[in-house]
Amino acid sequence: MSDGIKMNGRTRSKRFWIILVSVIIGVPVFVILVLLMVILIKAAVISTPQCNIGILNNANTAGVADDNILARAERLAGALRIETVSYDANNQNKSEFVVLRNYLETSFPLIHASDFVERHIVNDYSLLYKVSGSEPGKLPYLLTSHMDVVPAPPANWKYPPFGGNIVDGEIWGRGAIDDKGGVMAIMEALEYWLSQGARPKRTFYIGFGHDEEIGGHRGAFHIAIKLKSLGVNKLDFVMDEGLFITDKILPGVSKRAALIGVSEKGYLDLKLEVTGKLQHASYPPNESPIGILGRAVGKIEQRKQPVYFGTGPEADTFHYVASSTDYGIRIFYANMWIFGSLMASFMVKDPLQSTVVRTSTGLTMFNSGIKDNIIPEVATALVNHRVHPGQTIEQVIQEDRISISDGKVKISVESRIDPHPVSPFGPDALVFQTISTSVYQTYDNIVVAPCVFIAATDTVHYLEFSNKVYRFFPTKVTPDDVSRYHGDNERIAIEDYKLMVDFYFRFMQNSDLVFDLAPDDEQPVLTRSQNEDEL
Ligand SMILES: CCCCCCCC/C=C\CCCCCCCC(=O)N[C@@H](Cc1ccccc1)C(=O)O
Ligand SMILES: [Zn+2]
Ligand SMILES: [Zn+2]
Repeated sequence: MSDGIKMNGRTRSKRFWIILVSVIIGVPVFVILVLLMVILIKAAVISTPQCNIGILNNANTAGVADDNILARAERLAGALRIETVSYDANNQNKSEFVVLRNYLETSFPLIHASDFVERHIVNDYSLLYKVSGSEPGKLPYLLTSHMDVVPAPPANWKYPPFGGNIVDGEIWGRGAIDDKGGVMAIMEALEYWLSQGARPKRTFYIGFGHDEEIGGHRGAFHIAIKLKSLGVNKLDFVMDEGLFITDKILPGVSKRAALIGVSEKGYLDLKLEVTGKLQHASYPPNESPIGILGRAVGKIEQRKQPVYFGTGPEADTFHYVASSTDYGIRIFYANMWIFGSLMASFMVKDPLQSTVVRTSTGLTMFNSGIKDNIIPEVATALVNHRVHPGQTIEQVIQEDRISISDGKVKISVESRIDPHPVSPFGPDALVFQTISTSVYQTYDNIVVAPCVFIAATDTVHYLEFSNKVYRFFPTKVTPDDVSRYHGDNERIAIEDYKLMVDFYFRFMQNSDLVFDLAPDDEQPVLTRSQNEDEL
């Protein structure tokens, strides 16, 4: 007891204190060391999940021959000269869709003359092609793109938006990447396949809507109805425009990354409305509808929606690309479980990356006022949210209410689409791997990853046909190109366009290659008379 310490009436030995201090310091240090080791090991061993489907791993599918690149570029340029513009819901250049339809007919003679390809004209302007495979029994699939384009005010274009110019190896024009490039590349791939004397084993459909840019209600919506009238109630999968091959967009990723849209953010238009009293501007109220509404929209733009990073497939995006980064960055990408919040806090600073992290808030319309000396009675604004798959539309509205915190602002829903379900991806996901394999066969120095598509596509009209819906536009898009979507100087390099055609050609062949693994078709077999339509 001589070396004991008396404390609170109790005696502790020196050894006890040494042990206690060691435990207090040692345990956290030990935990930190273990954590550090786990973090470093995870970063060292992480790899892109590989394809488990043997037949795809051994696939050696050919691309299109190179000798027709310029003719293909010319054909795309010709399509870009046709002004299939969707201005708004009730204003489209309708006659131009007929010009484009005829142009497709003359540009792709083998498709239009084939015994096993039927073309249906849907709701006057959209197109649905049925390519009947030689072997029945498997669910068909749908490849889709859209023929309409957004308006293109020419002031800042280097070459006219509907000029279809080919300059310095690039094909210029509205629609080059959104989405006539997709329409023409799919047709080129099929035409080339037919020119080889081939007939696919598997039946598939090609759908070209004529109003995607204004919601697809007259195009894709009616293509879906047409499919049903043809007896197609289920599709194996749908592939539409969407994400692309990013080049220098994902921070720290040394390779190009082909991002496959396995889900799509929801769509929510909210109308905010403030009503007051119409009165003379010389004796204004303390708060006018415009002032109240201005403050409200300012608040929701500033506070923003909460971060939902890690609750959707965007976390997997980083898992897939992690092994294509330097070790320093890989430490973060491979350890989202611990660095997710930190990464999100960096990502929200970049407007593009921010879109995958949270529900976006776009203030798109603000209307009020009738005369310069009248305080208006009503002010309205439209807020366009793209809803993160981890959040519900009700939660988004609730967050806006909290941001605004003003009972004078009435909120109503103008239109809403829930975030799309997540389609299968991973080593055993047959369709995801068929897309991936086609990418790897076509592009060098590339990594394929799942991602959430941040905008809207026609796929909303096809969701009921399949739980395998993918959004991928198979060409390279740099940060500069991103601003050309719906912006000025839209264009695609001839070499990139050629690779797009290669991709679709391989994708069609690979979809045939996995014929035996594809799900069985349980749909009723139609008689010829049920199936007849104009060719
Ligand atoms: C860390 C990960 C980074 C991921 C980067 C992702 C970069 C994505 C960048 C750009 C995306 C371009 C979007 C192209 C959108 C084309 C589709 C489109 O415009 N759709 C319209 C459809 C629509 C919907 C409702 C009414 C009218 C039209 C849209 O979404 O507004
Ligand atoms: Zn588009
Ligand atoms: Zn678009």
